[in-house]
Amino acid sequence: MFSLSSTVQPQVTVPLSHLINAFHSPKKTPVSVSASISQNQHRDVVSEHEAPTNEPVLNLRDLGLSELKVGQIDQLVDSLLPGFYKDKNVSSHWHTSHVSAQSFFENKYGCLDMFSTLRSSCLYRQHSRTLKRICSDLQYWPVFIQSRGFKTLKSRTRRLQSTSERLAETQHTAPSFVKGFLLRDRGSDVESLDKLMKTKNIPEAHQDAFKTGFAEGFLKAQALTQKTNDSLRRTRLIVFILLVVGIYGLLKNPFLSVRFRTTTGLDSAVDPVQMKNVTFEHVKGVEEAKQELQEVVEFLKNPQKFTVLGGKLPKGILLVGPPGTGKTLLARAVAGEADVPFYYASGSEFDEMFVGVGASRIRNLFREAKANAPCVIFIDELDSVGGKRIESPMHPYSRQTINQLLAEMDGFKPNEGVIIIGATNFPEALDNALIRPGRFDMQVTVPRPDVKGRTEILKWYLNKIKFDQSVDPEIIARGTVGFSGAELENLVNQAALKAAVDGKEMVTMKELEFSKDKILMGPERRSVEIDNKNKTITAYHESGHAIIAYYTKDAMPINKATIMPRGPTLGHVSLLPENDRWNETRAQLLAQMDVSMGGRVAEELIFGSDHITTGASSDFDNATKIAKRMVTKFGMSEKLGVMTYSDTGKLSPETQSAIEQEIRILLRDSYERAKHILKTHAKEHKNLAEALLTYETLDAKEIQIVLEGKKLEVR
Ligand SMILES: Nc1ncnc2c1ncn2[C@@H]1O[C@H](COP(=O)(O)OP(=O)(O)OP(=O)(O)O)[C@@H](O)[C@H]1O
Ligand SMILES: [Zn+2]
Repeated sequence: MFSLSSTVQPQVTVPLSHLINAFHSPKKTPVSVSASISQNQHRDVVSEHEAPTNEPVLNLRDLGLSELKVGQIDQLVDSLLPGFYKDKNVSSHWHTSHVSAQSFFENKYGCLDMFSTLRSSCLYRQHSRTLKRICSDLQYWPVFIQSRGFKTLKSRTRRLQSTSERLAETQHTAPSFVKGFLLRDRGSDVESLDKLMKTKNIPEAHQDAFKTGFAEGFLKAQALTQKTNDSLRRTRLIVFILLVVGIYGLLKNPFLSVRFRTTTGLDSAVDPVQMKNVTFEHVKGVEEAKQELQEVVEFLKNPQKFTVLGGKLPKGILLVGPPGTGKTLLARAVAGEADVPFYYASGSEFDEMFVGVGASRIRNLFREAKANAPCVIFIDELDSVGGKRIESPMHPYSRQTINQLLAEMDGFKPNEGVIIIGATNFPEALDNALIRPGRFDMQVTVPRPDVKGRTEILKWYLNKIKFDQSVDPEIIARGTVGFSGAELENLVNQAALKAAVDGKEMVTMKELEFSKDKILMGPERRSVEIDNKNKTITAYHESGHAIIAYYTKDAMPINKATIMPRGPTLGHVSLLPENDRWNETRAQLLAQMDVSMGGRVAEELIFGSDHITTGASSDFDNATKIAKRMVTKFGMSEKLGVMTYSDTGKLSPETQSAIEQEIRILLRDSYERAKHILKTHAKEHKNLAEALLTYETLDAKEIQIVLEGKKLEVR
């Protein structure tokens, strides 16, 4: 009645015809060849009682016979196979083998094998000769029908033999309405479609078109469903991958992981560290601090002893001092001495940009500590968590963190056995609420070590390396005023490295001096090529400083003179105070100024006033500073009297000029004194300069030998 190939795409011919046929009523006389034949083909999906109805089980559409006119095929088959249609039993048998053979061929070659269909059937077995003839007659018909792309659909529909299979299949692939369509009794489907056509009053002529439309819709829906399923699966996969990557990123990214861990409760407090190996023995040069902390150790060892007497020990101890002076070391030693757990936290760890993170970390830390009392909680850089509660865009949640800290400190009794030790370099920056009694109410100062302390620290760290017996830690200690424990440790370490680089077996004074100068003035610049003229100027300049220092009564003793460039300098003379100077006399200050002037005076005397250099600028800076402080701070000027002048910019012009004049006089006098000494000791000056040009560096003893006019031993 209608040509499928003319209404649908050639590739959809096969499945579409199947469907079309499926909608045809079995009772109806075939309206088209393809339709009538395929009715039987669909018996594999229809219920048993319908199976033996009538018509051949061959889909002529599949065989490329769709162009046959109605009735032609019937006539053909009838003439070739008389009584075939009446043979009910045959069809079901051959039909099954037809399906499997065909799907095998199909799977292998991707197209339908019409002849195998015929051959495999009992039709072929019974009437082989007749069939061969038909086949030769049919040669001009299209034999192979490309059916790739529909195998799945076909095989699925064909394989739906048992109800259970149907269920399994349809559950996976077909959308619900298709499932319904496939599972329902085919008879009722057909009936309902017919009914539908009747109720809609679809004229006979349009009924096939209606069915085709229906079938097309069905196929499109199925293709769409398949597509949707695929994309759904893809989306699920992508979502899963994104989820995995997201969680991984969350944990790895420090920025996000903080938030993630704290909000999920994974962010537990720091683990305690047993500090048995660190004791007060390891902390040198801070005797007073150690003494004060000794009672805390006693308390931690035996809290009951203190409670019996009703005494209250501070909950919090604040260690105040410059960086590297051993505050952390002391806190560890407290825990180590008492043999209790030590919880370390740095204030900056609580300084989070997320609301509540810092506070929750404080909570975690205290919860852990309380569960393990007696113990020590050490909060380094306390100022970064306990700074004054100001509204700062840099630390938006600092208020919460510090409030939490205060709450936690109030939250346990003084004798519970938890001691909080905080360390800071800026006690003045701390919030007042934090340093009131009941919180960090005990302050222990940890200052930079004095010469005795430095000697102890140097000895302690020297004992950890191999050093020569000639090493005198005190000399190094004297030359390292203002060094912290950490810097002294570094000095010894650098000396050991230098000795190793130079292939020495032991560390000598030379390496220690070397590393001291390196820390103080920067590394040597051995690669710098300095011409002889400049070297000579430097040698005389430095010798000038050394001569003044040597011949001035109140000047500091000389330690070393060198013309080896280091950092920004071309050479230098180092002086050593015998002791740390707590106070300086007027004579000492003037001597310092004179020594500073020595460099320029030497240049002027030796090379003439036209050849003085810029090398003396830092010397003048130094001398001017001393003179200014003498006049404005120390009350050491007769003219200006015992008065301090802090902000000289706000003073009257007269006073300002008076101060300036006094400074000028002090400097000029100093210059003259230096000139006098150098003129007097011109010979020694020359000898020393030449020795420096020869040896580059001279230590205190060598300088003395040269100045005494003796010959230096050849090194
Ligand atoms: N008095 C000291 N005795 C022995 N070693 C010290 C001393 N002071 C510092 N050190 C050494 O320096 C290292 C650093 O010192 P520490 O961390 O204790 O200083 P800090 O005062 O806590 O510094 P910061 O204020 O920068 O935290 C110590 O581990 C130790 O090796
Ligand atoms: Zn100088």
